[in-house]
Amino acid sequence: MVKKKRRSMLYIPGNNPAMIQQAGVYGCDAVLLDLEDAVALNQKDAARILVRNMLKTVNFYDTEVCVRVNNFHTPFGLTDLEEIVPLQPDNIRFPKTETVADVKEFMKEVRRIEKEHGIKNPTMTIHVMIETAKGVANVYDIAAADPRIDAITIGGQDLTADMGIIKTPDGVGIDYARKRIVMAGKANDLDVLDTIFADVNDDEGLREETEYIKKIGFAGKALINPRQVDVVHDVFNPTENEVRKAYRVYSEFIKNKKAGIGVFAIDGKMVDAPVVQRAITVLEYAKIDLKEIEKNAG
Ligand SMILES: CC(C)(COP(=O)(O)OP(=O)(O)OC[C@H]1O[C@@H](n2cnc3c(N)ncnc32)[C@H](O)[C@@H]1OP(=O)(O)O)[C@@H](O)C(=O)NCCC(=O)NCCSC(=O)C[C@@](O)(CC(=O)O)C(=O)O
Ligand SMILES: [Mg+2]
Repeated sequence: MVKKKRRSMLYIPGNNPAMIQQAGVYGCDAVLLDLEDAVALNQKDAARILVRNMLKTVNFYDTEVCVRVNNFHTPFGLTDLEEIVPLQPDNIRFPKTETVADVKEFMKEVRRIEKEHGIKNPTMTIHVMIETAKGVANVYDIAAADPRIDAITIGGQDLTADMGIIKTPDGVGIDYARKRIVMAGKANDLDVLDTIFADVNDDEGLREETEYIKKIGFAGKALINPRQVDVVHDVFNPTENEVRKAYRVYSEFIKNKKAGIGVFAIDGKMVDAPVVQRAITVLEYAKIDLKEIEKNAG
């Protein structure tokens, strides 16, 4: 089985039936059906009902489906959970997480609702969003707060607002937070996902930002418009040359392992465990099944 990547997660406002209906055909890896900031206060109930009904009826094909609920410090958070948890979307995204206590309170309700609905082996995972200075300060503990958390993400719009700064195209104001969140996520084996890029007409800016966040360790990015999907995939997809090299490294690794050799050279360059691990990551993004390489390596 090839591990599924989340290069692109497209936000869709939860009160827009036409957009949700199309969710499975945009070509993104995941959709984020939003009950939070994309939805006006007087639309919250309508959005919740719509998303609940769409989860029951829409064919999302192989697109991962995540629902972003409202925070518990709003009048909507608990009702969102009561309606959405029983339907077990692939994941629930918990915004503006600031403390371990927030996660514990949230997960207590999730587990209570699952129990009440007789859901014995829940598959739904949790994405925590870090969007305030307090959340950034506590991120190492938050990332480790519950085993069902499988991704952590930064909300750059809210974070800059909380910090009282302008969000500039070079991202300098959120750079420390991005890197701290990456380390907290990696330390707990989580997917680390980046914030949105707000200018849907600036492909070059989107490309530059995506190249940067890929370099510092993010696994993918949230998007707000289907026109952003191709640029982000193009950045995250390895080049043909990278795939060829990774294939060769992994294949040689399997052959050497069988001969009891842990470190070897390809074209004069040392290959050891970290080099193999990086090759595996490239092959995962290229959706190449490692089992096939293992078989071919004899
Ligand atoms: C930005 C814009 C208004 C531009 O409108 P435009 O009209 O110029 O778009 P066009 O390109 O002309 O649309 C062409 C065709 O695509 C369709 N289409 C457009 N967008 C689509 C879409 N998202 N999903 C499906 N379909 C879509 C459209 O319906 C049309 O279809 P059709 O008529 O059939 O041709 C529009 O995209 C939009 O509303 N985006 C979603 C915004 C949103 O969700 N915000 C909340 C999440 S962020 C946040 O909360 C901050 C955060 O929390 C986040 C974090 O970082 O994680 C933090 O703190 O940072
Ligand atoms: Mg936000």
